[in-house]
Amino acid sequence: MYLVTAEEMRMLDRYTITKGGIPGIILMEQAGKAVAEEIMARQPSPGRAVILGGTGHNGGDGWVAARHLLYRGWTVLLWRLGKEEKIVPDAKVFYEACSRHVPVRGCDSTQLPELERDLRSADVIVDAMLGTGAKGELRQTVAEVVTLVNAVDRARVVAVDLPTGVDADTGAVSTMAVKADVTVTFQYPKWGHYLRPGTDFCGEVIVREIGLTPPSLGATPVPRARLNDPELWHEYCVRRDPWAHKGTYGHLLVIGGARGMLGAVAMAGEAAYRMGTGLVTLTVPESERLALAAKVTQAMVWSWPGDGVFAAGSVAAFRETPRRFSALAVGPGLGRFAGEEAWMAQLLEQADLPLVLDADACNILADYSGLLPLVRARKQATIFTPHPGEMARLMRLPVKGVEENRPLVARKLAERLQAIIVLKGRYTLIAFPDGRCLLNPTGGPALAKAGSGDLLTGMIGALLAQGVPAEKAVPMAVFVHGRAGEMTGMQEHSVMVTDLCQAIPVVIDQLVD
Ligand SMILES: NC(=O)C1=CN([C@@H]2O[C@H](COP(=O)(O)OP(=O)(O)OC[C@H]3O[C@@H](n4cnc5c(N)ncnc54)[C@H](OP(=O)(O)O)[C@@H]3O)[C@@H](O)[C@H]2O)[C@H](O)CC1
Ligand SMILES: [K+]
Repeated sequence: MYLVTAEEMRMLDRYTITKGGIPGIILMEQAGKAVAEEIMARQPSPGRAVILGGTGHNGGDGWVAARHLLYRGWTVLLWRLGKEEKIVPDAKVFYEACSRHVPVRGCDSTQLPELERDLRSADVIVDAMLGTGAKGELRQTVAEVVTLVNAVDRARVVAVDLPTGVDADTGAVSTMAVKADVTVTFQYPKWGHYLRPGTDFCGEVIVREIGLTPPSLGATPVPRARLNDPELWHEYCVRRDPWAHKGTYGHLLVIGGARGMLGAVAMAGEAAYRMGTGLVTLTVPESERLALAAKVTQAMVWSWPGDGVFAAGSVAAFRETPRRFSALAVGPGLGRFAGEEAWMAQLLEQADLPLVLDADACNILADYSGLLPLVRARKQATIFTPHPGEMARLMRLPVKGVEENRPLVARKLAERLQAIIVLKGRYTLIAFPDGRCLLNPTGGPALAKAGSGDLLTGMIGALLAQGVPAEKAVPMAVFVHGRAGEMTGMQEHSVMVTDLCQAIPVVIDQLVD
């Protein structure tokens, strides 16, 4: 499913009307009817609904919803924000249809006490004040009405398309926003439904089709972003070949594990096996070899010179003792060490394999800009998996600057490095060098624990090692990782990363045909 900006939505709407031959009023009817249906699905017996309608098309959807509720026996109390003469033509049709049965009151500051009484008596409040056409800070009356709506406890608040006050593209809330229980949006979700703080105001987001011409039938623009959906990579969720042997499913090399951080490589290795890799080798500094060998059972251990951390030049082992790997993951518990710049440069030049860079591998690249051309020059896929702090270092921005502009910064870095960027977070973003972007809907608070990133690194590496192309491997691993987090359900407080690892097979089993 596409994820769109307000402008993309407007253009697809335009395309449907002008080239697809569907009058806008039909789209509005579908949108408003969907809102009414969602309300009635949650409250089947007729109740009392307050409809707050603006003068734009969002308001139009609200008047349509009001009409359908009215026909089904609901008591509807209609309030208009803005002057009647400003109502847009399509919305005017439904506004007038409603006014034939029920009076519509115009809301100005003098009427707020009366509106407040209506709101307090309502079962449902429909916020159809502003949608994708909102610009800048809320004007005073709208802001006052938002405050009143948010003070009501009893009613279910249903936002039409977006809660008033939430920016469709950035999720920004400039002054305040309606706190909705449900948001019914149309055709495609908007970025603002998934970006903070807007996402916290949406409640449950329901996406309803309204009959826009799809890009597959020529509608333009083709949105650049999508939700990460299994249909994008499902062809790689297949049963294993009965004649397979351990060499059939690739060999992943994981490099990391400085003293005190062996758990990170061990977890990445375990996750890689859980994701189906045939062989996993873990490489740690020589001083840590025995400790790691005692800790892991399945993975092979290979050590490079180093006491506590890798020694400068230790990466030479990679060329001097060639082994056949099919993918490389660098970073889990890697730490920082003397000679790291040259070490990383050598690795980037020599590792002609799909490569995942996580944790301190990202930090090393952030600190030595001279390494970046080596990343760009790579022939095989490069994947960075930064959390917002690592992303901030890579982009030389404060963390706030990253978090407030997640899609923008992820895309910029992907383009700059010609790499796939996995910007971790509640909704992890995957940005590709060509500007495409995926937002991952799975996940949850269980993943907010040390080790969860190591798991993801191992999972991505695992699929790369099996020969899954990077543009499929990354979204598949991110999705499965998130779903594994969801599967721990009510144990989100106490879940251990090993539990997440154990949930991987269950998730895979559900995905495999
Ligand atoms: N496929 C579609 O896109 C469909 C969308 N529908 C619905 O339409 C809205 C978008 O409608 P639009 O008319 O473009 O915009 P809005 O209704 O969201 O907002 C415009 C009105 O809001 C006023 N406004 C703007 N900014 C503010 C503000 N900061 N404070 C107060 N008021 C504001 C603006 O006033 P002006 O004086 O500037 O004109 C307008 O009155 C979309 O979200 C969907 O719900 C269709 O119905 C179905 C197809
Ligand atoms: K709205």
